Amino acid sequence: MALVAGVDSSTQSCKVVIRDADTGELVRQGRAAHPEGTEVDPSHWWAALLRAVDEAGGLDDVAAVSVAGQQHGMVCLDESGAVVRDALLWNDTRSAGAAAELVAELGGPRAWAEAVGSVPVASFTVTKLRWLAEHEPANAARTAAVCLPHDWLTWRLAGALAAGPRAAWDDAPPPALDRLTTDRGDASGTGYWSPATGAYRADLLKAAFGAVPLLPRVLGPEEAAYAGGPVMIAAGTGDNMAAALGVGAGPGDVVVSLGTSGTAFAVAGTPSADATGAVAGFADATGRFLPLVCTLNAARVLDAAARMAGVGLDALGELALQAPPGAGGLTLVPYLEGERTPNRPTATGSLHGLTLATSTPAHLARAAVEGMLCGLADALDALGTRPERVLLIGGAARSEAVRRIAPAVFGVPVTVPPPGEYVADGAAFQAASLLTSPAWQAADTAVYEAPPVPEIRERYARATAHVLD
Ligand SMILES: Nc1ncnc2c1ncn2[C@@H]1O[C@H](COP(=O)(O)OP(=O)(O)O)[C@@H](O)[C@H]1O
Ligand SMILES: O=C(CO)[C@@H](O)[C@H](O)COP(=O)(O)O
Repeated sequence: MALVAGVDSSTQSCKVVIRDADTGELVRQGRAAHPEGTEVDPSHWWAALLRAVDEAGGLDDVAAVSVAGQQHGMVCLDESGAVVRDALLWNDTRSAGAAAELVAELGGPRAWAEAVGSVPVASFTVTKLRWLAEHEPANAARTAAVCLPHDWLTWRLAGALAAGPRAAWDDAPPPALDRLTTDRGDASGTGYWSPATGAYRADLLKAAFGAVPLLPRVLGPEEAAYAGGPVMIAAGTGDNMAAALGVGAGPGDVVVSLGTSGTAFAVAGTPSADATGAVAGFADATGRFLPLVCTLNAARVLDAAARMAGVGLDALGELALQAPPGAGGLTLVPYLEGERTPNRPTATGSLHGLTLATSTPAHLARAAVEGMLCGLADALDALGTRPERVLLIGGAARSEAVRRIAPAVFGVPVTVPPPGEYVADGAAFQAASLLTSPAWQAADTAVYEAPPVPEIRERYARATAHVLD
């Protein structure tokens, strides 16, 4: 029995699953937390990956591994391979002004959508590089290579595996800079790689950053990043692309993921170019495309509401189900970290419709769940497809209240696979594909239905016009 490992290095934590390459059976798993914040020293990701791998029983008996990671994060390396500054993450909005500058300089949103499939907002790596050039010129000048979180971890892992046993991994030197690799999926979130042509747009990077640092080689879906040792390393990919693999998303499916970010995405056969900027025209991890809408505010909205109500997440869910659909008119606009879709980087959250009757923990809990889901309902609309199935995954999909309220807000039934680590599973599937033609059985799903309550979204749409920046 060959084993494979999948890693999900996402915003809040690192998760590792070890599965049977042929059957997909889960054999072992581990996880470790990441630090808070929107800028993070990548060494914390490496330390968390090692802790999660150790908790999962190590990689000694594993034949292939793949790393999926949070998209877009800017990891700058100097000539020696050292990290130049803390990585700026996808949810760091300081480059919103740089994004607006870049859009104007190229001639508007349509020019960007046509060039790279997406209109850059603060999340995109290219805007972070412009911010660096403007605000930290010494760090920009030291930057010899730029890569993404999954690229950096893949490269560190290659160095560790080359160093030998686990005891030698912690500080194992990484390979040379020119051994950095990425994949189509993650490259498509940089803003300087085109999913339509499959090539870097060095001209756009030069215009944004003033120079063209070394960029990772973009691997094809079934290419290995590192082979030759006892453990092969697959290309890896962005976390949403891995989730699509992990749930076995196919044509007709839309996946809604409720992690730190809220995302809605579909597998497509052709590249997309949405000049409104709502839909990012990403590539996927299979050679196809992954149009995706992303909000900055999902699972953490529930964390915040639980804090405000002074209860845990389970109790928050129970409270939410005690209040009536629509929360008696109480409406939460959950722009707690600013917002990306719509592009409101400096917005804050707001609570509307308070009355004596709705001033209860139960109404607050319901309004938090409904507000989070309204952002995703807008995302589903923006995708513009009529899905045959809406699959609900991510940390907040563990909440029974979320699963039961989602169909009322979305206006369609929602299909929920069992709670699991679908990003790590997708990475493990990619690793297995280096060894065999895996045909893992899809997990059993539960379908949640509820009568649509259109007033929830109508009130939410009115409320979003009245938030403070
Ligand atoms: N039972 C639950 N109810 C609601 N939210 C939950 C539950 N379990 C986990 N979460 C939330 O899920 C989030 C983490 O989800 P995850 O998909 O792992 O995030 P990420 O991939 O962005 O790191 C946390 O904010 C956590 O509070
Ligand atoms: O920026 C995006 C997608 O464009 C985010 O979806 C990140 O990829 C982070 O994902 P999570 O940590 O929320 O899974």
